[in-house]
Parts: sequence; C-alpha cells; structure tokens
Amino acid sequence: MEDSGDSHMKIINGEAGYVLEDVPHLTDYIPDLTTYPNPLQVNPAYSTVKQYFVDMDDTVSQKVVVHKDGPRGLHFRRAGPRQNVYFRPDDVHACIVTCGGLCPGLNTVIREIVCGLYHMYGVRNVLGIDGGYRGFYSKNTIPLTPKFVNDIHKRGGTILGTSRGGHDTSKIVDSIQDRGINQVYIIGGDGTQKGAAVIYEEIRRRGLKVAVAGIPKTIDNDIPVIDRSFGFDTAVEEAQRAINAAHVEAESTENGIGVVKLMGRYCGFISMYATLASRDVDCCLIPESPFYLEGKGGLFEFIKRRLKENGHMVIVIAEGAGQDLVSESLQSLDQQDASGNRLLQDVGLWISQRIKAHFAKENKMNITLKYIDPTYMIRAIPSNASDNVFCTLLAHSAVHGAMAGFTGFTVGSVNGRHSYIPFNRITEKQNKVVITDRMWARLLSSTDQPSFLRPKVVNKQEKPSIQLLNDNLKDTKQ
Ligand SMILES: Nc1ncnc2c1ncn2[C@@H]1O[C@H](COP(=O)(O)OP(=O)(O)O)[C@@H](O)[C@H]1O
Ligand SMILES: O=P(O)(O)OC[C@H]1O[C@](O)(COP(=O)(O)O)[C@@H](O)[C@@H]1O
Ligand SMILES: [Mg+2]
Repeated sequence: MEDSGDSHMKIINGEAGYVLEDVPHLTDYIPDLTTYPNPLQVNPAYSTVKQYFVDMDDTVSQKVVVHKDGPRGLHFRRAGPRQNVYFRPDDVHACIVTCGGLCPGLNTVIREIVCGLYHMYGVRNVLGIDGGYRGFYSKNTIPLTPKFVNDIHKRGGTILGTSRGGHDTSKIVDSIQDRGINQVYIIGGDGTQKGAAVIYEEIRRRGLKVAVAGIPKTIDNDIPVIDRSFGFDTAVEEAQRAINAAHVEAESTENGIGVVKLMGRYCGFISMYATLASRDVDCCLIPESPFYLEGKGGLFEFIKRRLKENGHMVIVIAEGAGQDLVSESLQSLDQQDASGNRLLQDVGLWISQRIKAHFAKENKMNITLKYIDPTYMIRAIPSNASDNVFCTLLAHSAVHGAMAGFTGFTVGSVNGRHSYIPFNRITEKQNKVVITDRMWARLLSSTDQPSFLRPKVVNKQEKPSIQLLNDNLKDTKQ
C-alpha cells in the first residue's frame, strides 16, 4: 500500500490486522478551519432521525467473508452526515461535471446533488460545467437550481453534456480558483476519477479550501472496490430486449442464430449478468475468457452441436471479447479515443461473418444469422427505479462528505454500505469478471457452453481456498 506513489495516503492500523484507508480532509493541509453545526440538526425532515449523524469512528469493511483467525482487513470511512460541517451554506459555491461515456442515471445524480445541497444544507450556488473537463476552461457554466433539475431524471444522457479527452489540470484548477468554486463534484468512470485525483492534488498543492468528490460512473462495472455503479442494473435490463429479439428471430427459422453485442470494453459484467438473467442465451463470450473458433472444443463445434440439439441458438458477445482473434484476421488499426482508450474492432460483425462463412463452407447446414447491436441503446436511456434510488444515495453521500470537509474521495457502496474511498484505490486497477469464481461457473452451467479452457490452463488457476482470501472475492459476491 505504501508503494502507491500517493504521498498523501492516510493509513491507520488498528488491532487484529485492522487497517483503515482513510480519505483526505481539508484540515490535513489547512489547519484551524472553522466548523459549524450541521444544518440538518434543525431540518424538519431529518432532525427527528435517531442517530442520523455518522460516528467519526464508523468504518466499512472491504471483506465480509473472513476466517476465524484471519486479520480484520481493509476498511473505508463510512459515508454520511457529520455533526459539524466545514462550510457555511452561504459560502458554498459548488460545481458539477460529467465526463466520459454516457450511463443511465447521470441526470439523477446531478439532480440529487443539486437538491441535496439545496434542501439538506441550504446551499444556493451550484454551477453545471458544460461538456466534461474541457468545459471548465472553454465553455460557459450553467446555473443549477432544484427547479431547473426537477424532471431531468426522466431523461437519458446528461443535461451538462460530456466529453472524452481535454483534461488540462492547471487550466481546470485555474478556472475553479477564478470562479471561487469550493466544492467540485465529478461524475465519471475510471478515466474521470484519475482526472479527479490530479485535480485534487493540484488544489492541495495550491492550498485551496476546495473539496473534490468523485461519483463513480461505469456502465461496464469496471471500477474496483465498489459493489456496482449506477446504471448497470438499467443496462442489463435493457439488454434483455435485444436478447429477446435475437431469440425470437433465431427460434423462428431452422438453424437460426441470434448474435447480440453488448458493451464491455475490458470486462464482461453486462454480458454475464444479461445472460444469466435471460436464460435464452446459449453462449456468452467475454474479454476475460479467451475462446477459439476451430477444432475440438471450439465455438464452431459447439454451435453445430447446439443447433442439432435445439434448432436455434443465441450468442451474447461483449465488445472487448476476442479482440486478439479479430486483429489476427482484420488489419489492426490500433487507434485510441481522445481519452487514450483503445478503439475496438466490431467483434459482433466479425464473429457473425466468420460463423456464416464457416457453415457456408461446411455445406451441410444452412443457417440464418441475425446480428443485433444495441450498444448505445442500453446506455442512452433513463435509469430504472432501483438505479434512481441508488443514484440518490450516492449523490447525498458525496454532498455529506464535501460539507464535512472530506476531499479527494470517491463515494461508493462497499458490501452495501456507502463509503468514502481514496481515489487511488479506485484507479489502481480495473474490475474484471473472475472466471474461476462461482458466478462464471453458474453462467457456464446455465448455458452449458464450453469453457474454452484447455485442462492445463484450468490447473494453473488459483485454488478455491486461496480465492476466499483474494481481493477479487467481492467482484462476484456469491
Ligand atoms: N490518467 C488520466 N489523467 C487525467 N485525466 C484523465 C486520465 N484518463 C482519463 N482522463 C480524463 O477523464 C475524462 C474521461 O475519461 P474516459 O476514459 O473517456 O471516460 P471514463 O471516465 O468514463 O472512463 C476525459 O476528459 C479524460 O481526458
Ligand atoms: O463510443 P464511445 O462514447 O467512446 O463509448 C464506447 C465505450 O463506452 C463504454 O461504455 C465505456 O465508457 P466509459 O469508459 O466512459 O465508462 C464502453 O463499453 C464502450 O467501449
Ligand atoms: Mg472508462
């Protein structure tokens, strides 16, 4: 942990292997800041709540499955309102920015930050930054009030607009300083949180009383530590419509094959959960589980068998799956988007063409294949009811944290409890489907597809007893 390169990490060790990875506080670099009683104490809606304020010593354990004699392990500070705050409501000048790809629920988070600040803390000055990070220095701001954001949660996308690239730290912090902003709410994925971390570092270097709070957005579910991000549930639900269509098309013709491509650049969570939810999927292909087409145990052999058994089949493929195979047969362009993310080849189109070509060559089996690509449909929609509630809790946790003077943190639910997590924990690695975990085994058992792992590869995987202690255990909670 000490090797992370972050000189400001706050690690507190306790008894029996208890470790708290705390988040920074404004008082870490600005001593003697004045505190004020939390206005929630006199808020009619909240003042009656028993134990509404979070105890300063409350922390959330990263692992809920522990061995009798094992260490207590890593903990994060529990999110929620504190007795005292470090800002007077009239002095708060907050801003909100959304960055990266779209995700259902962005508008709900924006709405709930504005309404949370306004209704819980009496804050009146909230600005929207137009068009992602570059909006800080190249665009006008948008004043946000509860009235303005009242029904935005019913719309997909983000009312603030978003972008990739354009992260210029000093220009962004100059803009924050020039505008007198003292609370920055940054909603975005892994790239955005890396950007938020450097903004926080620069603000701290300049000694500014500015709280920086991240709200993790990832439709792919690729952010580690947190249980899930908002919008994931909605995306999986929307994916069902594409899978249903593929299934209807496939079962209506002899040897019908439906191929559905879903988002998931580096990880296959959407595909895995959409497959498990649907029960109509015969094969799910994800980036974490390499596959091959030809020969014994390959995809073509499986398709042939399944068509003989059932007369039709549905394949779900994550956009990042099989990219090595695609590059072998198509000229690899190796392009990147403005944020430096690799641009992927269309694996759905590629696999559809390969399947068609294979069965045309076999000449014994006439197949009908329909390829459905609902990529942007699953993320350009408003969030569902459950995600809406989740967005509200995340937004309120961020507001409570910033008002309480915490900074340099991302909010997230860890084992169901909302927590403040240091940026480096969120950005140091990507969350992936662990194909030796039980969730992937459940999928293999439900689709009865080949694992595409040759025996010697399986033997190389970690033994289950070791995995119990592995950080990845949380990825697919059993
Ligand atoms: N390592 C980084 N340092 C600073 N800013 C970054 C970094 N990676 C990405 N960003 C910025 O974060 C924003 C969003 O990143 P992107 O990867 O497109 O989406 P996401 O945050 O959803 O992963 C972009 O404006 C990009 O410039
Ligand atoms: O076409 P765009 O906007 O670059 O988005 C495509 C990408 O967005 C994603 O949903 C991930 O985006 P983020 O990194 O912004 O979360 C990927 O699954 C997909 O490859
Ligand atoms: Mg990303």
